[in-house]
Amino acid sequence: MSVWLLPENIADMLPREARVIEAMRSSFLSLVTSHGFEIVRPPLVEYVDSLLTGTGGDLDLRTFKIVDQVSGRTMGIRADMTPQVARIDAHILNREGVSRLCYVGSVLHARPLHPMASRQPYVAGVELFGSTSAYSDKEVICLGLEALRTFNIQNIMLDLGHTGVVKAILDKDPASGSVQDQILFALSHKDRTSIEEFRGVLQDRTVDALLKLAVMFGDESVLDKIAEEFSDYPEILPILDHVRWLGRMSGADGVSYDFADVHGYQYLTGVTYSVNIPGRYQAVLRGGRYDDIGARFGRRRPAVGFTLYLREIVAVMDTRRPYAVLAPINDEDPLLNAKIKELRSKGLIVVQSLPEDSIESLEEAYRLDEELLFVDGTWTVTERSVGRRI
Ligand SMILES: N[C@@H](Cc1c[nH]c[nH+]1)C(=O)O
Repeated sequence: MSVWLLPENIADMLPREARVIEAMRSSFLSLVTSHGFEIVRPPLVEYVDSLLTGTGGDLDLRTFKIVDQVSGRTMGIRADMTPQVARIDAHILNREGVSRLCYVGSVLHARPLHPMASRQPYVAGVELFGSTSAYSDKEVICLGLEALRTFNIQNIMLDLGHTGVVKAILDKDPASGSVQDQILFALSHKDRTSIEEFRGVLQDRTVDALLKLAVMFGDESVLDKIAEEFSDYPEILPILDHVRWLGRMSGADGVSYDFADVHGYQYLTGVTYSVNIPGRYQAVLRGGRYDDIGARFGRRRPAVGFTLYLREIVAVMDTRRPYAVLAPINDEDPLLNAKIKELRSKGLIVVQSLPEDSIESLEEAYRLDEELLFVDGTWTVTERSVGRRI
């Protein structure tokens, strides 16, 4: 095996991807900081005790574990930044009231989210702590969609759900506690056969409700059908009203509701949402409300946030080579150097060609349609005659 081969689902970020990711990182940060979100940079590794406390078994399985040679304790490489940011809010900043935090960085997955997905996603997200208001859900969802629009993603279809619907059904059945994870798994895969197998363990009414819920998804009209079909679970009604309102306020081009598939990690406790785009297997945006994550640390803070998977988004973006102007090198020519400086300050890429440069290699990186020529006593950007030697 070649020594330079990389592990499965791990890949270099080559110039085109890295360039676009960097542009996305900075436009994301300028958008969310303009909404009052402060940047934090949690560490790559932490003791698993703090990294995974309050999260579900799914995140545990996805986390790479290593032994810390200094303390002998087990550390985890972050698979998700949300719990880290929640730790910062609850125990480091320790603020009263609302705090708005944002982040960008790499996470590492022991198992990919999808067979085709990278095991080193590059993520960007926001987390809003300290508010249970419906407006905080709305603020975060709208901001997530606005971020996608700044990346030129058109026709955004939002998937909305809420963990409270399944919870209302399961809470009424004392036997559900021990099989909850299996039920959630079967539900999210719309696996009616596996749900049916719980008959006998769970009450018939619970199994019937779950079977019904598994096939009830779609546009806003499904909310009325659920309200009708689940009339013996009245606690569902305010949840349906809340997600209906969120769907309408979100500004998405289309909204689909599904309460069987909670779109994200198991720590979510309220509204859940995700955005998928055609041609990608994994959601490009995932998020929701997770009010309980800090409870086991002794500080429960209401929380809501979203995470964008930037490498998934780059895959559908226009990554064409940028324009660049070709220029000669001449240290003795102040006019030339002043002109180059001026062009660069306007945001243009100016490449000064070295003797070893080859036009073919340069053109792999840039669209070199123009060059800087000395015409009538001034350095002028001129159309480059194709094939001209440097
Ligand atoms: N970090 C979660 C999404 C999320 C952010 N905040 C709440 N949930 C994920 O990657 O799926």
